Amino acid sequence: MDASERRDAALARPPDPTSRVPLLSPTSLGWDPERLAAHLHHHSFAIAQAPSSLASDATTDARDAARAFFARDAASKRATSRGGGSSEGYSAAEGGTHECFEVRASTSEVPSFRRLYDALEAIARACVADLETHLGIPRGSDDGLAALLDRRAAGGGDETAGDDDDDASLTAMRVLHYRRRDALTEADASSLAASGLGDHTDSSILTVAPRSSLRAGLEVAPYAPRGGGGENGSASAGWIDVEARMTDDDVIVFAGDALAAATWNYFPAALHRPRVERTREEAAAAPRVSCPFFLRPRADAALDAKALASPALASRVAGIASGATTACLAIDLERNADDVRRSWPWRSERGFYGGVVFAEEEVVVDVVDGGKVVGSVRVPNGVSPEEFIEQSRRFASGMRIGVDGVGTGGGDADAADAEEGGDGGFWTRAKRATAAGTDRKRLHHLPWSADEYVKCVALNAPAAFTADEGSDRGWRELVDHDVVTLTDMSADAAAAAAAAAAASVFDDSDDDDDDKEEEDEAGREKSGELHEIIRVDPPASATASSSAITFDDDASDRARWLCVVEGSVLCATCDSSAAAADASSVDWPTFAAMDSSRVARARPGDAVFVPGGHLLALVAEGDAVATVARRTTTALGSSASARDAARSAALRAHARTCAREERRAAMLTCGVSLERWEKYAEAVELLWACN
Ligand SMILES: O=C(O)CCC(=O)C(=O)O
Ligand SMILES: [Fe+2]
Repeated sequence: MDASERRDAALARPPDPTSRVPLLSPTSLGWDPERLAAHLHHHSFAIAQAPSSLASDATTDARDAARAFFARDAASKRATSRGGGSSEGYSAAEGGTHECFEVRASTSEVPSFRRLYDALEAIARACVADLETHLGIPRGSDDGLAALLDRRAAGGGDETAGDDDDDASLTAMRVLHYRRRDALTEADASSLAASGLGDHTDSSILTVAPRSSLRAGLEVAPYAPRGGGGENGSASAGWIDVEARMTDDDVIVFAGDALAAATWNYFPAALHRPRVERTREEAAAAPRVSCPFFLRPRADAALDAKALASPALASRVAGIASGATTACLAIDLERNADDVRRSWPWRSERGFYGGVVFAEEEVVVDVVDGGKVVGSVRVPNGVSPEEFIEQSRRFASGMRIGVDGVGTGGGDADAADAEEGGDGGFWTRAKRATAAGTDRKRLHHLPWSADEYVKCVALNAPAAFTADEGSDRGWRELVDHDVVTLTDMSADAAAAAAAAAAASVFDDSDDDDDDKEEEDEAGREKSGELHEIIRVDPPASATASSSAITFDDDASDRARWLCVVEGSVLCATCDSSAAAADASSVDWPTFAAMDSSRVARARPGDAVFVPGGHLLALVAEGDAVATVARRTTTALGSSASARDAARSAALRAHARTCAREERRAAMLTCGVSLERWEKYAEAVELLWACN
């Protein structure tokens, strides 16, 4: 494997965020470059398994020294403060939640602190070297990541410059001592946040930290889905108590904002927070001592992803090729001059030191055609718009289904594809890709971000796709112009729809149709894997008019389809040719009036990909109706807001009005045998599962 194949292989699947990255060799001090990079790229952090005693002995000593130091009287502690704007030495948080001793390269007061500083710096620099390897940056390059650091060799200790010098090192280790309290109060939580220790990202290139004295208390939100809820649906369920997964020899490695800035968010900064005591038992435990080390750039280093000597990165990250620039000086990042940390396209929604609160909003990107805004695309949290569009493009070209794929429109093609062992159509190949050792269950339940999902599809199941680089059709159009319109449902409409949904839909126990297929579907619904296969036709006359759906219908254009997607669910597809006989099966005005609808127009051959990270449908070539809607527990169960869920339920309710038999008939009238249809659905499911 050459370097780029290794890179692709490592990135193909997001690793389990809490799996540990082993040290390759204690002498070279390198982690597995690709594994470390894959963790940081996909999740923003990694647990790195250090050889015993690399940092753990130094950590134990430093903790002992910390206890002794913080037990000193206040005056003696304060005497170590440098003052004059420097954060070196002692400081106490205003709300009394914690105190800190900040160690710099020049600090010599507590020798044990310095020893740990040196050990962690060596680890952090080894990690940077690994990331350079991953990015294909020549060692020693002036335009690499290591060149951003201060020039002092690890452990050298000859750096004496202060913060104000241009080339000063900003690198520091903080020895944090969290005060024990009887119970956590609201005020404690807000004073932690006020001192920068609420949900935040670090300003570092990398932060490296051993486990704290309590072996608990540091929470990390894996990069995707950003801010989503977890199994129990609570807002904080996405946080991982990372120390519980570490051994005493491990270190946690966080990507920081400087690294994100230097790589255009290829390595996103890790959102994390110290967890304060929540229960009396926790409060009764010993105070928590933690020692995070922040490998920061030199104050005068320019963080500019466009200048990084990594063609590999430039080809992967669209923002780098764009005209935009995010270059900033490290010292400006550190001080958040002009709110620079909020200005990055990938950062609008994230919190960081400086009191900016983490918000969950998605970014909406306008889609412009001929100077006119024709739609907007909602980009999931944590994915920069550029990244998203780039991913979509790449996805589009990777997703062209081969000519032997779906929907060539005739029974012959169906039959050929159905034949196992034949040349293999789309789903035959998809099936093979799956059989080749993919772990459906595990992957299926991972919450994918858009870019991860796209990468997965493109990289994991290449056998299922043939690239059609030259094609101008499909995705490029979908993304470039013309296609996606998102509108919002009013709260009232959502509530009404939710009530309607609760009263009628998908309550299979009330359904006295005991058709076997219905039962199967009910079973799938219970296990969260329901397929919705719905067909909705507009009236023959329609230039379907509604404020929400602009459906520029051309009856002669059989290539037009309308897909209505809600959240991550494709709710309906519609052949605008109006040739189908069963338009009456749908209450079109009601449907059209649902201004919650997210409407996408796509053409046969297009893949409809919904912001949120889920492949929903591949619209078949020719006359074949081929659309699969898939409800995902990951999308709805873990990250949907109540409002999204209500909207989705409303559309499912609507779908229910279109009886199964009618749907089946609709398929048939479009020349797709039910068998074929189901194969198609199965194929998409396989793709889902295997990617
Ligand atoms: O106390 C900890 O474990 C983390 C502290 C932290 O996130 C920081 O100082 O940036
Ligand atoms: Fe931090």
